[in-house]
Amino acid sequence: MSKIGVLTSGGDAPGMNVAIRAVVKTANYYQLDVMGIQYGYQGLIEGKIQRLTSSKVEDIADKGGTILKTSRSSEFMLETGRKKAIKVLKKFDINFLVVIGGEGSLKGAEKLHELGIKVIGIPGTIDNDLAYTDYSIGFDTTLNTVLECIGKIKDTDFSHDKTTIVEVMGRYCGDLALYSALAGGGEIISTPERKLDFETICSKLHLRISSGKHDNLVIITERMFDLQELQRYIEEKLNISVRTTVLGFIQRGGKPSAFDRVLASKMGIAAVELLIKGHSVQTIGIKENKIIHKELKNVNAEIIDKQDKYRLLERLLH
Ligand SMILES: Nc1ncnc2c1ncn2[C@@H]1O[C@H](COP(=O)(O)OP(=O)(O)O)[C@@H](O)[C@H]1O
Ligand SMILES: O=P(O)(O)OC[C@H]1O[C@](O)(COP(=O)(O)O)[C@@H](O)[C@@H]1O
Ligand SMILES: [Mg+2]
Repeated sequence: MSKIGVLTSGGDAPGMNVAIRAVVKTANYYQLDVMGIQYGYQGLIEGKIQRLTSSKVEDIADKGGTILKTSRSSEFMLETGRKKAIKVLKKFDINFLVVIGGEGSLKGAEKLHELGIKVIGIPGTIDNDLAYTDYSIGFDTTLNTVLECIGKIKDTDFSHDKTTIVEVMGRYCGDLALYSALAGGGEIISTPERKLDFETICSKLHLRISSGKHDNLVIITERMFDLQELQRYIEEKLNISVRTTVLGFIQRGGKPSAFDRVLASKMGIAAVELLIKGHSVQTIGIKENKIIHKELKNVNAEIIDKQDKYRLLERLLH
């Protein structure tokens, strides 16, 4: 077996470093060398590759971000870019590749397989937008960060009888908002899966205010509304003052949670062991608490209607 390459791609996610560590440690356990590819697919095209030794990954488990750095590469979207990437992989004698990233990154991995490289994907994205797996690495940490921020905002909402709109990330997936609300972090939520219009948000707020609840937190998934417009609409309609907080990049960094660390370790080990067994074009996941693998072609950032969870929310938010 030649060397194993590993890269992180797309948005950084807490726990990516733990996955890198697990890949290196497991490969070394089986007497295989690992090459670390920097800056995702763009770094691969540019040959930014160095040997990753065990000592380089020894103390990275509690660090957010990715020691390999990451990027979004438009050049890799083109076949010419991918052919350049293949040439580089051959030059460095890398026939096996572990890709840690979200939906786009995993789609990219599938394309490299078509060009003759054995690839295994590991889901690393805070968005949790991959339908084939219950969790992606980074989601749990980000959820905890969101809840911590929301808790602070709620203290002020309570003290001042205020209404706040909080925008969380997720691209086109409402999981960060949904799980935050399930964890008691918000009273009204609007997600791509369950979109509320301005009027409905106002009538829910009105109901709460009329029943004497003057502090209200509305969680909205990014990219759904013009938040300034929503804020103005609520202010005019209900004659209250509203604040809007966009959590932004605060959500992506930080120490990975214990859950993400254990998940990333399990996934990193599984990825290398699959490669060793001769598998390719697979991606690792977790379903009902079991590590699984699926063909990369099953990867889609589709909107799944998590009806069971929204049903629970109805019991909580009224
Ligand atoms: N359909 C695709 N084919 C080939 N490469 C892709 C494809 N989609 C995305 N990629 C590569 O993966 C990178 C990361 O994808 P992106 O969707 O931005 O983030 P993530 O993987 O975190 O969801 C892109 O910048 C691009 O280089
Ligand atoms: O950092 P950028 O390029 O502005 O992208 C923002 C997007 O990245 C994310 O933080 C993470 O998305 P990915 O994991 O798919 O890269 C999304 O929640 C957000 O929409
Ligand atoms: Mg993504």
